[in-house]
Amino acid sequence: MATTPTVVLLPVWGAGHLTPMLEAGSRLLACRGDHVLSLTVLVMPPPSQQQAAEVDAHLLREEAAAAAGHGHAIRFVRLPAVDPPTDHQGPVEFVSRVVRLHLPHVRSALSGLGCRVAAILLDLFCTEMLDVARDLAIPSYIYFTCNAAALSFFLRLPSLCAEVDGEFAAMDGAVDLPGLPPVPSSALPVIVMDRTKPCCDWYAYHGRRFTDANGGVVVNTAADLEPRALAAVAAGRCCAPGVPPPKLYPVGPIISFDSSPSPPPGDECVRWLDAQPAGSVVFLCFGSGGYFTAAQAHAAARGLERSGHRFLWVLRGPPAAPGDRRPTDGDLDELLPDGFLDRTKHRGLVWPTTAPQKAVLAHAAVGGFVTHCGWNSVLEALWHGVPMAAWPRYAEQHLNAFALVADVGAAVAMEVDRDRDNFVEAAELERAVRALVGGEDEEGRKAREKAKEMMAVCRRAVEDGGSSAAALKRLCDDIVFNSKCTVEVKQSS
Ligand SMILES: O=c1ccn([C@@H]2O[C@H](COP(=O)(O)OP(=O)(O)O[C@H]3O[C@H](CO)[C@@H](O)[C@H](O)[C@H]3O)[C@@H](O)[C@H]2O)c(=O)[nH]1
Repeated sequence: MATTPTVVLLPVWGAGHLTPMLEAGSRLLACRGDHVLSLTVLVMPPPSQQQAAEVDAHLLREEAAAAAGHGHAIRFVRLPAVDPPTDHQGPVEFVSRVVRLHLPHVRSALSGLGCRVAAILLDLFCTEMLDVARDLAIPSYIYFTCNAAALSFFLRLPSLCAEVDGEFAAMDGAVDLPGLPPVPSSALPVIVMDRTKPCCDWYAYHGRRFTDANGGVVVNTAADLEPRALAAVAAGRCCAPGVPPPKLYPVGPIISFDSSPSPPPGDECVRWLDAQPAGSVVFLCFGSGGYFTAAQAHAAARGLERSGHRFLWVLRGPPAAPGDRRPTDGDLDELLPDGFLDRTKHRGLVWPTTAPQKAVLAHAAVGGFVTHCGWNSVLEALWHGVPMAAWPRYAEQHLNAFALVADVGAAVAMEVDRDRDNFVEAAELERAVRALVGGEDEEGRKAREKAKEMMAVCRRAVEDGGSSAAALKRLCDDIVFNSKCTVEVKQSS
């Protein structure tokens, strides 16, 4: 058996989960520098062809970098394909059930690695794997790709479900989420709003199980970015009575920057920005699952046009098939009002496919970001000090939007109609865009100030001596220490 113990990562395949987890793994190894640990990534084949192609491209880049001697030794172990469930009622149920199908594959992969497993880091939707880790005596950690506010919610949800009869939307008053100002039910994640669907139960299940990770929970946030939510979680105020809080490692922002010398796909967006004045452009982009119907795209186009401001708009179309969540490349003729592109061509660019978001947010021409509030997007914006307008669409994003506005303060709120698939009217987008880059609006001014302040907070956290750098080092030391105490993983028959 090889002597170098390995840290195993088990990410799910979505871009918002896979990329930050791989980056966290690389940074974990880099912070020791003495090659005392190696990295193994167990890859669950993504259920759709499009996602499989994206994941493959990503892994190939990582493998090429490892082969070229950049970074540390990473081994990718591809797990066998499974037949994904077709009778699911939502994404969280779907992902969780696919993960369940992989339980035997993960067990045999861990047993067959041929080296000691120092720790396993599990995506937040992989909590069922905690049983496998326990059986094999492997120290386990949850890698939480969302923020501390969402962690507070996940941990609180099991008791909330017991306290509230019926739908959360029908509740009188706000929800007490420790570490946050009182949360209106309209800011709870869309996923839990229909309690007759299994997604709410799955969320509660994962939240309940986080405390079973005997190593703790690694969170992609920074101590000074969400101090109140982190303190509430650490103090055990979110868990059910008698349940000890998880040990926390706030190691963020973990952002993976493309270090490839060749320009990223979609580089034309960045070149278009080169020709725009500093701080003048509003960037609109909605994550890996955000798409527009024609009605919504028409309203947004009217809002952008009336704002009079410059914009770079990533406009994706609805998924190709019912039940599919992946946006398609936007058919601009179908989605946009007649003549819109022509009328705005001197000040706007509509981009119909994935854009190089990190490079865009880093560009001096960008003065504001209309975002779905996916946590990676938020961290990328804060890293560059870009103020946001919060337009949540799916997953836990409504809670992120609330926390960003009411707690962090780096975003202006937007009126989003949850009953109409998070529709935003033209006038509302126009107002938000003017607030972000217009200069006059008080809410916009505060968001700009806070975004700059949080940029400094985020950068300081990951520098040598910063709180996140220290948490990462602590995590690494704890893994090394624990690995010396664990028994060798037995080869299963
Ligand atoms: O045109 C695009 C669109 C996205 N991205 C990148 O894709 C990632 C998107 O991540 P995120 O902003 O977190 O959004 P989602 O893909 O929607 O992420 C999922 O995972 C996140 C972390 O768990 C959650 O916060 C989200 O709500 C959930 O939907 C970011 O790195 C973006 O830079 C691009 O580069 N170009």
